[in-house]
This record gives sequence, C-alpha cells and structure tokens, in this order.
Amino acid sequence: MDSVSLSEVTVMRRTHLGFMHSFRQPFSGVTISPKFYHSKVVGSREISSSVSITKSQYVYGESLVAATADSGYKMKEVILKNRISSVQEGLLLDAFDDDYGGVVVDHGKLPSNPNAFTSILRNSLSDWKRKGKKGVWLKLPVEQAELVPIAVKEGFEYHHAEKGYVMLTYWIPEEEPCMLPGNASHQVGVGGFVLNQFKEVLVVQEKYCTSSNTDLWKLPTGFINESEEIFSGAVREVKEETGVDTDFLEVIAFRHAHNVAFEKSDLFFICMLKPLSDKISIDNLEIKAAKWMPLVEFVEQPMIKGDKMFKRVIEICEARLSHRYCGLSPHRLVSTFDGKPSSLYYNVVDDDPSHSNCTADFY
Ligand SMILES: NC(=O)C1=CN([C@@H]2O[C@H](COP(=O)(O)OP(=O)(O)OC[C@H]3O[C@@H](n4cnc5c(N)ncnc54)[C@H](O)[C@@H]3O)[C@@H](O)[C@H]2O)C=CC1
Repeated sequence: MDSVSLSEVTVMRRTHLGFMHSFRQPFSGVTISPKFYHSKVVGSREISSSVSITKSQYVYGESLVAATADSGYKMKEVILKNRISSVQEGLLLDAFDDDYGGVVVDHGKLPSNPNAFTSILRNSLSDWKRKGKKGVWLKLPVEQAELVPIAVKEGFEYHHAEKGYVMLTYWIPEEEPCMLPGNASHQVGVGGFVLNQFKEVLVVQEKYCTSSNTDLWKLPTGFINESEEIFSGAVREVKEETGVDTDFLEVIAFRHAHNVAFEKSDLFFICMLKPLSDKISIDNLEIKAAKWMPLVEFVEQPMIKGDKMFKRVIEICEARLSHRYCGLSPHRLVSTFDGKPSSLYYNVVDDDPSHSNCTADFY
C-alpha cells in the first residue's frame, strides 16, 4: 500500500469532512464525528510527522487520532487491514462511523450492479451486526434508484427524500428502541407587516386561496428557502409579491401550528419591515392585486376583525407602533458549539437604551 504525505492526508481529510458536511444538511440529528471535527479544528498539527499512514487506511475513514494512539494500536491496525481488504475486494460497503455508534454508507462508492449491491449489503449488515453497530444511514442517489427496493427488502426504511436522493435507515439493535431522529418536522413561513408614513399597510390579494378569502386584503406571506434567514426571506417575499423594497426591523410574533402540510407543522414569523420604496409591481403568478391600504380600513375587514389570530397580530403591530411592545431583532453570532454563524433573535438584554432595537423608526 502506498504511503502518503501529511499534506495529502490533510487534503483527504478535507474530502471526508466535505462528505460528512453535505450529509448533515438535509436533516438534524446527525453531526460530523468529533474525531473528524476535532481534526478540522486543529488542522495537521495534531499528526506526528513520524507516523506513516496509508492511503487505504485513511480512505476507509478510520480516525487518525485512533490510528496514532499508543494503546491498542497494533490491534486496530489488524482490524483495519481486514476491513480495508474486505472493502477493497468489494465484500463490504464503504462506510464511516457516526457519533452515535452507527454507520453512514459512502454513497459515492456504491456498487453499480444491483446483484452485487444485494450481496454486499447483506454482508455489510452482518458485519455491522457482529460489531454491535446501531443505526445505518444509506443515501441512494436518484441515478441508482434501482437499489431502493433492494434495500427495502433487506429491512431498510424510508427516512426522507430530496430531488436527488432517498435516505434510508436501518436500526440494528433488536433489544433497543430505535433512536434515529425523524425527518424535518416543520415548514417555515414569513409574513411582512409594512407600514408607510401615511399609516397605510402593504397588502395583497392571493391568486389561489379559499373561496371565502377571495376578497381579503392580507399581508404578503410565503415560505423561506433552504438556508435562507428569516430576515432576508421576509424582505424577499415582500419584494417578489409586491415589488416594494424593505428593510427588516423585527420579528413581531410567531405562530406555531400542526398538521398543516403533509402532516408537518408550521412556524409562521410575522415580521415588521420598513418600506424603502412605494411603487407596486405584482408577481402575476402568485398575486391577483396589491396596494397600500389605510391601516384602519385593513383592520375593519370582517375576516381580520372576526379572526382571533389576525386580530391579535394587528393589535401587537399597533402596540409596537406606539412603543408599548418590542419585537425581536436578529444578531449574527458564531457559536463555538458548532463553529457556524447563526442568527439569535432578541430585544433588550441590558439597561443601555442604545442597545435596544425598540427605538427603530417604521418609515
Ligand atoms: N395565506 C395566508 O392567508 C396565511 C398564511 N400564513 C402563513 O404564511 C406562510 C406561507 O403561507 P402561504 O403564503 O399561504 O403559502 P401558499 O400556500 O400560498 O404557498 C406559497 C406559494 O407556493 C406555491 N404553491 C404552494 N403549494 C403549491 C402547490 N401545491 N402547487 C403549486 N404551487 C404551490 C404557490 O405559488 C403559492 O402562492 C405559512 O407559514 C402560513 O402558515 C399564515 C396565516 C395566513
């Protein structure tokens, strides 16, 4: 087997991180192995330059830390070599350990032949069972959709699907309840409350709605996209539906509802936005009409007046306008917990009025 230099190791390690990272995106609950993650943080400094690591050893995904540890090194090396040769000979699926005692199959190295896949999957399941592995994650790309029924026949279950793949899972321990996290459970929507200096609110009539709502003038609403922020999603939705440019001010309130779409729950964030333009140009695909409507007229609509939720939302917005209430504004932070930038929504956290978002003008 070829030896590789430290720089090659670092490159290969990044490749693995990339795989784990992309794996994590579609759902929560599966994280990068701390071994890999730790390695990412410390970079190549952790690896002793006297250690020779083979390409195959690394390709199999064993931890460098484990491989360089003094205790049990020889034992690990032997086990590793056996497993490597099984993978190389095409007897076992190439897989990474996850943080929870389970394995993640490398979807980039699946056998292309369905018959070969059947026997390799069976061998791998026996191997994982013997080793006491728990959950198995098997991502099957759409180009290899013929493998899906084979995996299902072997006992795998659907976890979730995206345009490009189906994720299947298998829980090995028969005596333990399945601990694998479920698929994403919510959709996230935003609504924009945009008020101008004439106390007019930006409203729309939807093209597709229930017959009882055809004449209703409502706030622009929509869903945020994958990896989109609530604050930018609200601004985008208002722009798309009405053509009006806005600045995000605050999340005024949010509603949590269940069994909304395909049994999924719904989080709906009502956002207060500051208008930067007033010219309306509607999105003809989604919207029938849009206009600036006097706030008093808007709240007098029977559907708003008679609906507890709409009515309360407007009351909260009015309380905010008269500074009797304060919403949440986003603050970008990087947490050492996961090393990722994220948005924390909050209002005043100390007594300094300059730190408050509640003094912002609306128009
Ligand atoms: N529309 C409303 O009156 C209210 C909406 N909300 C919230 O607003 C958020 C967004 O909801 P809405 O704006 O009502 O979204 P929606 O159901 O109108 O969907 C947004 C757009 O996606 C497209 N779309 C959705 N389903 C489709 C399908 N099956 N086929 C083809 N196109 C489809 C349509 O272009 C639609 O205009 C949610 O969180 C919801 O709870 C809350 C209260 C009232």
